[in-house]
Amino acid sequence: TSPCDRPAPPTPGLSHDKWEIDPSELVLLEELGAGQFGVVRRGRWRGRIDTAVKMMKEGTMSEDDFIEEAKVMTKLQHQNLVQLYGVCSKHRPIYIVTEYMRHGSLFNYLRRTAPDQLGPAVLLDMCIQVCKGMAYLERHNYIHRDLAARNCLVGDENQVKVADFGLARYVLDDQYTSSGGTKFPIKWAPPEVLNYTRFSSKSDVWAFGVLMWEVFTCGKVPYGRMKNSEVVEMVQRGQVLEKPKGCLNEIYNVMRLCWRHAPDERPSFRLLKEELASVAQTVL
Ligand SMILES: CN(C)c1ccc2c(c1)CCN(c1cccc(-c3cc(Nc4ccc(C(=O)N5CCOCC5)cn4)c(=O)n(C)c3)c1CO)C2=O
Repeated sequence: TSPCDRPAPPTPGLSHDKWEIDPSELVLLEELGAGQFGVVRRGRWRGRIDTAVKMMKEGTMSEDDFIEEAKVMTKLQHQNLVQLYGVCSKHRPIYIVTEYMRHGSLFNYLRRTAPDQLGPAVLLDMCIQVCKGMAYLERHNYIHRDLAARNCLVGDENQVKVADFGLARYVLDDQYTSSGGTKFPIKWAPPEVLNYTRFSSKSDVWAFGVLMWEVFTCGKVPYGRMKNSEVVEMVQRGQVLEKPKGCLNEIYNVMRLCWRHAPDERPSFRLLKEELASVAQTVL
């Protein structure tokens, strides 16, 4: 037989999938909390790398589809995205192993940090960091689908990174995935998502506007105690969140751009990055 007929021998070192992590290289430590897919623990990888390990609760995720997608996600690398290191998919439950962020979710960090530590310059810088991570995803035609302060994480020196991008597609809980469900993030959704669940980078931009409002209110809940049905009504009528107390007009105006009714009238994250940088230079 000619050499072309024989299968090529595996390239040494690349033979096993590089997104597959060997669980024997992981030491599991304390619990960090629980998310859509179950418990998440801090872990140590290869003796020195701090990680967070999601342990997939059975029946919470469409696992095979996710494992396929993980190959793409490990390639998304940016200093404002929580890095996916890989998966342990040879056993059940499967593990999702990511970079570790010491201060937990941005939502909790805003609520628990003293206000004097969170001046307008710090708050604006946090928004700019999220915007940079989202501009990277936008460039790669990657939609988050659940951008909110609860899905961003904080590291040392007020470093902020976007987490769990794209995972919404693999949640099996209908209460979360259908816009009528009790767990659907109504308060971060634009009209076209409320009416047609039409997700795009422009629906991520709407959610980014709500995230900016969360940041400049230091972790208030958008629309307070309003019921989801009342928020849907209000958003469809074209009413938006009011200016947070003490928030500069120039900053509130950027939020308003994100809440334009028509998706194509909202700025891209690329443009928002320029907009926020110029606000930071002129008013802060
Ligand atoms: C479908 N979507 C949008 C999903 C799917 C899964 C999840 C989420 C959304 C978001 C929530 N979530 C989840 C659940 C549990 C943990 C993590 C989670 C928590 C981390 N870090 C920390 C660090 C400290 C603390 C802490 O306890 N404190 C208290 C004392 O002061 C310091 C902070 C908590 N988390 C972390 O680094 N990662 C990567 C993930 C995450 C984030 O990943 C998920 O697992």
